[in-house]
Amino acid sequence: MNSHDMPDVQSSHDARDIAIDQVGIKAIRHPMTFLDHGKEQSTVAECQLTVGLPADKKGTHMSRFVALLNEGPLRLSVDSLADWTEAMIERLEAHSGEARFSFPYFIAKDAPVSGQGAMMDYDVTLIGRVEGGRPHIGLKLVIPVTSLCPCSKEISAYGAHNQRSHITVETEIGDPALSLRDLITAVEDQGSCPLWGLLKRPDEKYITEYAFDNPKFVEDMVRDVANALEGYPGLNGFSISVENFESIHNHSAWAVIHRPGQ
Ligand SMILES: Nc1nc2c(ncn2[C@@H]2O[C@H](COP(=O)(O)OP(=O)(O)OP(=O)(O)O)[C@@H](O)[C@H]2O)c(=O)[nH]1
Repeated sequence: MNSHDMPDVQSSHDARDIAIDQVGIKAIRHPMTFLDHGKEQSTVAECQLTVGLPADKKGTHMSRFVALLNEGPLRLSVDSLADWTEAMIERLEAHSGEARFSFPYFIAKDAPVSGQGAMMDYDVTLIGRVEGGRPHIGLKLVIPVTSLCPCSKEISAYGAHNQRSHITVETEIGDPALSLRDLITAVEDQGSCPLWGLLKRPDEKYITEYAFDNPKFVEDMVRDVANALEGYPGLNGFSISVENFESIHNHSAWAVIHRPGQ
């Protein structure tokens, strides 16, 4: 028996007159090649693929999302995401849709003193949205840094509590020529100290002293990132959140700044 001999429930009429903003699949992992300014990087994306569903339709055709992912090697860039999203909407016979790809993005970094190279991984989510014909490309970055507490340093005879922090930036990309690497560097420089994948003892000494000389609250970091991103070429508004995984509390410290786009 093939599909033609079976009832197509998804295509049947729905009488409730309720449109659905997003329906599709999520938490599906797929091998992906990410192209960043001509450099290819193999990674694994967790995908969330959805379309809008009109009020009169009972269901979307979910198999088609998986079919599209498996049509050929998944190769994406900031530049090509809008086309991929539009192809998805067409395949699903929809009018709007969103394609979200979350993946680890790796940057080779040389340790600050020894110069030894190693990979640093950053959580990146690229979001292609098409609504009313106009594509929007969203970006979410989670960048780990070190933070050292200015209060703890000021009140203590020696030492200061410090911890890993996550700086999360969400923005709409106004210029596909935006370099993820440059943006990540601009943000991670606003912590008490950036992180590296590999540290020899001279590097560890450098980071320990650099962070101690550069104490920052979450408030300091979120303000300094806002300053660094104000007018940053290729961004259309942004939201920043900073979370300190406090080493002296069983809770985090957290701060947020929103700057709406045009
Ligand atoms: N819309 C919808 N589909 C579901 C749901 N649960 C499972 N499905 C999927 O429905 C799919 C089958 O529907 P379609 O994708 O339309 O498959 P098809 O009709 O054989 O293929 P097309 O002719 O391309 O539509 C299967 O992949 C199921 O996994 C659900 O809650 N909603």
